[in-house]
Amino acid sequence: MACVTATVSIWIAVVSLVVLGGKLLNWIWLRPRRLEKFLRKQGFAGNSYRILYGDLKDREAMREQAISKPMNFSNDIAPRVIPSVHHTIQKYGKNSFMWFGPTPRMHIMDPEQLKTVLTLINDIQKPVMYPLLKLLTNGLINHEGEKWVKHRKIINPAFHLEKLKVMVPAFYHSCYDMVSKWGSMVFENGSCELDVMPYLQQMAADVISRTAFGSSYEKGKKIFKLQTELAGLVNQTIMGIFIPGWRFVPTKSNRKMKEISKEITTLILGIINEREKSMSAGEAMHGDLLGILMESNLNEIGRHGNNKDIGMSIDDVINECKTFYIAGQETTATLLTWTMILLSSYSEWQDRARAEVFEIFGNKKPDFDGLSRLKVVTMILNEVLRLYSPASMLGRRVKKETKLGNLTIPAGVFLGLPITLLHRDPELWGEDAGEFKPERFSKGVSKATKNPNAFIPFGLGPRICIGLNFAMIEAKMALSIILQRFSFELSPSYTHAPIAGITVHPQHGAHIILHKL
Ligand code: HEM
Repeated sequence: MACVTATVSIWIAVVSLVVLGGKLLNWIWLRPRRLEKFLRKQGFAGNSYRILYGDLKDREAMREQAISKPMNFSNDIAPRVIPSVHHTIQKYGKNSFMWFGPTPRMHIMDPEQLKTVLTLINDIQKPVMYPLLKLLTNGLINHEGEKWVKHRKIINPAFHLEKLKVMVPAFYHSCYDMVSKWGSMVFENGSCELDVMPYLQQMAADVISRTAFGSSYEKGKKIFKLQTELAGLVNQTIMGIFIPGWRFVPTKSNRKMKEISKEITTLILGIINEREKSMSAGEAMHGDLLGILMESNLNEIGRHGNNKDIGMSIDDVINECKTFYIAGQETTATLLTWTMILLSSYSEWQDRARAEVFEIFGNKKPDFDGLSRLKVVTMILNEVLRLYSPASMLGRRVKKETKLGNLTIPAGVFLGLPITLLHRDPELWGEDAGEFKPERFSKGVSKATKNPNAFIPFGLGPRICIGLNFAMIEAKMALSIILQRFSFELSPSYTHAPIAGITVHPQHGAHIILHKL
């Protein structure tokens, strides 16, 4: 009997090994080869599949090489920011693919196909997020399906223009604090030199703390500090060798990450509890993002006969608050950083922008209506977003076989939308695509390019950036206040070295000389 049991066990083990082996073979060899054949048949070209790694080693080597030295001051940043994508498209053309390990990523450069990709949000979804990143953000930005629909519906009202209008004094406050600091750093000769990037980052964080948490702004600041510390640890871990399940091992770093994450959650929960108390005591609603979101959530629950399952849970609300920092801080800060760098180099545009700001506001506080009338400033911001889009690529994964015009995209492949290349494609923007020419936006986006879907700094379709208006108001406010007080030029110590991290930012900072007006 014992002998029969042992034989059966051995057979089970052998069959399991064969099944597992078959799956592994399929994953690292048969499936990639099948997909490669399929893509080539559709007219896409790329390197042949190399087992397990694909193009990953080349990609890393190209990145290291590209960022090893600065570049001349030029807007031709793609070879430095997305070197392997740039190289692949140069070598194989727009219809090309790269290997992310055993999965191919197709490049989508055609604006109409791109629109379809960003519109079919159920069949083509966001890439699966590295689990540790969920400690930093597990909100609207990475939700899918019904959960995304529900959250987007509840959060949308917080970003309506009439709500943002009420937040304008908060924007002003944070921007004013920053320029006051700059003012106090100016020497007797009326000038000073500084790296403006950390100041703009701090200001953008401050804006989120004020607009998200209102009167609990100080707690908001603490939350941001903790988020930054956590992001550093998460980044360090992700850059190391990937070992599945490592995040559950109680190492010093893993324990620290959990500790910080818990502290952030406790702080946000504290603010939410205070709000719930004041809301049930019938106190006036707060005009900040958290207050509006909680009100919208209650309305949604109310509309469904007080069914709490319909709205967002407390955990959801906490995660969405974290998302505001992750999605809205660095993006806006880098937009402003590049704007200052470019206006330093193109002083005629700096003069035109300042003239407009003085014409509309004089020396007064910028207000919402005035900000909406800034035409030259808007053209400049659009041109900066075109040439130095904070997001260099958008990524997607195909969940279900999908038709893109006459192309068939098989399930399981990744899609890459290289914004940095799309925004400077001469076929879409004209021969001067690489030049800084804000006047191309003088008649709006639709007249600046042959196809408006070619301008996607905030994405496109249903998942377009929810903070678009928020970011533009903030950037206009900050720029107006800076232009009212200072003129600026690039410092000789500035080195042009755009690099893609979370956003496309200057690798060695933004050293600028400020002159008090
Ligand atoms: C210049 C500033 C900004 C830029 C360039 C930017 C860019 C983007 C882009 C490209 C996407 C789409 C990503 C994709 O489709 O894969 C996105 C989504 C998002 N952004 Fe922004 N963003 C900015 C500011 C903000 C701000 C200020 C906030 C909030 C306070 C914010 C919150 C979000 C959220 C929550 C999403 C996800 C929307 C969804 O999936 O429904 N962003 N952003």
